[in-house]
Amino acid sequence: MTETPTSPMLSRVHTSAPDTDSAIDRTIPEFPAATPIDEDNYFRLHKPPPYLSQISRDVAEFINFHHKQNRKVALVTSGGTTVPLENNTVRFIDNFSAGTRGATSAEYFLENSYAVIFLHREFSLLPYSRHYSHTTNCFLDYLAESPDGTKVEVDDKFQKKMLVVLKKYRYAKDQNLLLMVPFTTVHQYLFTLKLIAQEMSVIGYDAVFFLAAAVSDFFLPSSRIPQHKIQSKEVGGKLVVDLEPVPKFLRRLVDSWAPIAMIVSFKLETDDSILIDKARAALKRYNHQLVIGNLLQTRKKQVVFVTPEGERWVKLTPPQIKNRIDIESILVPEIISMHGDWIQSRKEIGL
Ligand SMILES: CC(C)(COP(=O)(O)O)[C@@H](O)C(=O)NCCC(=O)N[C@@H](CSSC[C@H](N)C(=O)O)C(=O)O
Repeated sequence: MTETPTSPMLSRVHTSAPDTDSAIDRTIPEFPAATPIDEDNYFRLHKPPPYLSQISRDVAEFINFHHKQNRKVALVTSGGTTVPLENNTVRFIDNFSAGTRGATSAEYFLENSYAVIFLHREFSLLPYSRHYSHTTNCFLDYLAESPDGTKVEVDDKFQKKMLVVLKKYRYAKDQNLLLMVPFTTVHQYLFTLKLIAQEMSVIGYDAVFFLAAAVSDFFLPSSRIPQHKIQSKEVGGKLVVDLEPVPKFLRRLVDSWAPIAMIVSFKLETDDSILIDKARAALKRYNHQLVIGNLLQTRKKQVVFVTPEGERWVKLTPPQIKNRIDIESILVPEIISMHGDWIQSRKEIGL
């Protein structure tokens, strides 16, 4: 029986404090503004986050533990990436995401016997605790005083549901099925995603990438980011921000970091008239297996699966909406079924 390692469920690293020693480094050449940023250029011209070796050890231990048990592994990314405007970050550009899609989907992968690496925006919603997170319902509202007023208890009306969630949480933790890896900035996200993808290559087609994180499309290169809080008088009272496009990392993920894993990306739009075309364009551009299109306004009720064969809507029915069914309880099993087909197709071509 493989000994369950002691790698922590909650990460030992923290990402929301700025890494201020990558201050204005004038030795870094200006990004070639005119030409498209080369993905390798990005990783070559930027220093990796200082904690990356710690994450590498945790991820390698986690993957080896599950590989020995022939368990499938899902990398679920969740939450929005930030683009700091100062190294001692006071201002930053954020991408919207509460983390619900990722945290909820991670639970359904776990319930379907996958191990999950949860690459998430630090302090965004997490699997299991999302049900009681302070950002939706204050956890104190689930508690009550004991009759003699000396102890805290879970309010009777929440006991049944909370017990179900607690058992699932405890099982995932005790069986080392969930590894939490945080990010805050797009820089941290890209370096960590690349690292995990390369570590996951050992499990090949038994890996699925579920890219629900809301990733910045533009960033401020290290060579141009000021060390301290921008003073309005220094900029004549006006802040003009000159951002560079973020490398199209999805292409690198499909072509080189995880060439035989199944890759699912999300396309987020707010205009329904362009959603399917944009999702199709992403699938054609990156040549991965599935793009799930969703509109910000209706993302909890409907999504559209876009594959090379065509598109298919997944919509909650009114009774399902009324009963607060998670759309992820439908879309994750569908992805798992597609992953089974994917594995079969890889085996048939001798991979
Ligand atoms: C963020 C939401 C909407 C979930 O919301 P919460 O439940 O509140 O967390 C998620 O479903 C989603 O669409 N995530 C993906 C959003 C996103 O940024 N998608 C990118 C594609 S992945 S980023 C890829 C990069 N731009 C590239 O082209 O390489 C896009 O639409 O362009």
